[in-house]
Amino acid sequence: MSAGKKAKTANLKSEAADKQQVERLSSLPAQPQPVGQFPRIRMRRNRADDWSRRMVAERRLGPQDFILPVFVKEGGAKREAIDAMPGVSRHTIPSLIELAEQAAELGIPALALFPVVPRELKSGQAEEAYREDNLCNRAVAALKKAVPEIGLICDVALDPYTDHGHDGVMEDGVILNDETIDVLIRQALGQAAAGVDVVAPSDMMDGRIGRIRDALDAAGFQHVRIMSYAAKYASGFYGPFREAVGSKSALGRGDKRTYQMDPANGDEALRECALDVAEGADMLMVKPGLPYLDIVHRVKQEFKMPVFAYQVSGEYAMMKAAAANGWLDNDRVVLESLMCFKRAGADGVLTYSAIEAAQLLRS
Ligand SMILES: NCc1[nH]cc(CCC(=O)O)c1CC(=O)O
Ligand SMILES: [Mg+2]
Repeated sequence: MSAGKKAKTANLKSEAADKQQVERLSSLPAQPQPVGQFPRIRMRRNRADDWSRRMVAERRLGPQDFILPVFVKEGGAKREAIDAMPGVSRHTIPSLIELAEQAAELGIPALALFPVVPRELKSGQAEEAYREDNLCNRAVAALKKAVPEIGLICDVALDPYTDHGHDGVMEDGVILNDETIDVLIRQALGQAAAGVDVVAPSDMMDGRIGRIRDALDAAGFQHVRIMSYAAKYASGFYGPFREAVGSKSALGRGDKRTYQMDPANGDEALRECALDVAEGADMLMVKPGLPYLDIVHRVKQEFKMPVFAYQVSGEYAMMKAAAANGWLDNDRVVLESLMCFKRAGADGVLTYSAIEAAQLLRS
């Protein structure tokens, strides 16, 4: 027998032996499985060690997931604390630049800017919203110059500028839709001229995305992106923000339920988003955040485009108040809540915890 033939025979023999062994094993009676005990599949195996938890984690949180909302005021005292938002301040432009440098250094991609407008500049028609040299536009220009590597997002809405605190112009108690959009366009053009990267209409007027897009394009601002507050709910969770920008006392009677959404509605959020997508929004936002994660999830599933969520002032205040009482572990709930946004499908979160979260993730 040649060497080649021998080897072939040996192979055949061992294959037969393997087959026999398999048959023997599979004819053994199945091991008795005590019902409800000693499960063969143990989900805890993958959780047993830090390395293996990291290995199977479905997502990772990083500073690139955060957008930091900031408040800017006129000069005077360097910065002012906000009672209901411990750790958050109203900044002057110079102190805001320091904060922007810190955020950029931590890897946070963008700031969302909110001006605190002096009462005497507020009016029925919100003219201050589009004054070329207003606080918001000056802050944008200064930030762009000092920290060009961080993205800047500006709210487009009239509430900081109206004497009644509503997001639009009002007549006989009614917020006028189309007349408001005329003012929003001028506001957005002013922000674009100052150098803003993203305009974020947060007013909830119908049709404003398309009209703002057209106006930006006609004026040569094709590169300015639109992040639409597409599904924005009439929420009690905005309370501390209204204190921070001083639109709360101005709002006095009335609420925003004739333009912001009813918390009972989910399907309606998809219609709102579909309209804004059709009108040219580059990014969508859902607001508030944690109580509306179902909406975040549905919007991401439906539109497959960048979706952001806003963990609003009241959500921040709840966590900080409980932590201050020793009832919650601040660092854990901050990171856990932000991870939950990602799990729901958000591409990023506007959060007042952006700096602390980025620092926690670094350490
Ligand atoms: N259009 C204004 C605006 N833009 C962002 C917030 C709230 C943000 C927060 O609560 O953190 C609000 C308040 C409101 O609609 O009354
Ligand atoms: Mg809409």
